[in-house]
Amino acid sequence: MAVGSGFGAVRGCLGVLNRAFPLHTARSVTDMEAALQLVRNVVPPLAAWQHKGQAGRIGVVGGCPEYTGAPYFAAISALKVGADLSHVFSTQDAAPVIKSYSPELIVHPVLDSPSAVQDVEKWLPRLHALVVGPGLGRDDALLENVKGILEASKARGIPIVIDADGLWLVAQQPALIQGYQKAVLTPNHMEFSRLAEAVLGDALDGRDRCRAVLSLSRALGNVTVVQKGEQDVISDGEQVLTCSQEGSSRRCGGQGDLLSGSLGILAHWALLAGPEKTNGSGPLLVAAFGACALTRQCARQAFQKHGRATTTTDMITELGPAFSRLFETSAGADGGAAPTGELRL
Ligand SMILES: NC(=O)C1=CN([C@@H]2O[C@H](COP(=O)(O)OP(=O)(O)OC[C@H]3O[C@@H](n4cnc5c(N)ncnc54)[C@H](O)[C@@H]3O)[C@@H](O)[C@H]2O)[C@@H](O)CC1
Ligand SMILES: Nc1ncnc2c1ncn2[C@@H]1O[C@H](COP(=O)(O)OP(=O)(O)OP(=O)(O)O)[C@@H](O)[C@H]1O
Ligand SMILES: [Mg+2]
Repeated sequence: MAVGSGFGAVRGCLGVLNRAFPLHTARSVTDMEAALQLVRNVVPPLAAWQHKGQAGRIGVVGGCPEYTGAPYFAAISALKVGADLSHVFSTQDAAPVIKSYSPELIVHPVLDSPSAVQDVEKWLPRLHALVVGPGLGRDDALLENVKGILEASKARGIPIVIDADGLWLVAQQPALIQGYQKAVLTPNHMEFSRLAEAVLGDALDGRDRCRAVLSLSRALGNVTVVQKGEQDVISDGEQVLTCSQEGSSRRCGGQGDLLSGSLGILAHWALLAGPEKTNGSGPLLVAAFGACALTRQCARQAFQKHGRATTTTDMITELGPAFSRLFETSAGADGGAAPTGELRL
């Protein structure tokens, strides 16, 4: 089936799987249920043989005096999706504030220290994925430290989700993640324009979003890009997915942080599961689709209860029920399911 009208025809993730992309070699995966099933395939079972940490240890790099909510939202979301441990690396001032929101987070007050890179680096062997940027701010000294953390994480092959002010840094220096295929960028409208301007010399405003996201991903050397919006558009430079799971019309701050934290743990699970579980689609593409669908489902459920008063905290309360609804089929919810070898350390 030709997509003569471009991806304008791709609505609601409903439709035909793997349609040929006419101008590029990319394919469009648009079947919602099929995409959700790929996510289910990578979710590890809950089983008695697992030890603490095995389901995932995530680090969030962010949190400064202005923004303490964003790193909290990201880190608690990773935990509530199923990570066992969630760390936050923030500035010294922000750390006690973030700790006060939750006893479940491990908060390191290191980001503005002269030894920030070494302080974070020593934790990297114990982390399965990093989420860089929520509530980071744009202070030059902090960003310089984050540059070093990114380099150290890349050298270890750690999956990195880059969001918010992490994307500000990448827009200044795209070479930081150029060609690093374990990176996922999660720009909102504004962040996408800045990145496209920096990388392609054109903000691509008003262009076909699927083509724009595909172009940015390719220009960055197949880094996965998630452009959030009325529909979320996701590409790894090979395929394009759109996610229009029903969400809500509330646009309160923090929803993107919920998405990036959820994506941190899903990215780890998807890479661990490998491409055989994702039917040939890129594991990070599938993880990103999962995080988008989950965020939107949380928004929908929270809005049904709270309407106009909905805030991100209400969405976080919905993470468990929304996850079950989308991803835990009767087979997946079976705690006694046989362990898969890949999940053992
Ligand atoms: N409670 C908190 O601590 C929160 C902190 N946040 C942090 O705040 C910092 C700045 O993040 P911003 O997202 O404001 O980034 P920017 O400073 O790049 O601002 C983005 C701007 O784009 C606008 N925008 C968004 N979608 C748009 C669209 N479709 N069309 C036109 N304009 C659009 C927004 O209103 C915002 O003013 C980051 O560190 C971020 O993580 C946010 O995550 C929100 C919650
Ligand atoms: N117009 C919209 N309709 C429905 N859902 C939307 C819309 N815009 C964004 N979303 C959803 O909201 C979530 C967050 O996207 P948003 O663009 O608000 O991120 P953000 O600006 O980075 O948020 P944050 O305030 O956390 O920084 C995503 O899951 C996205 O799908
Ligand atoms: Mg954001």
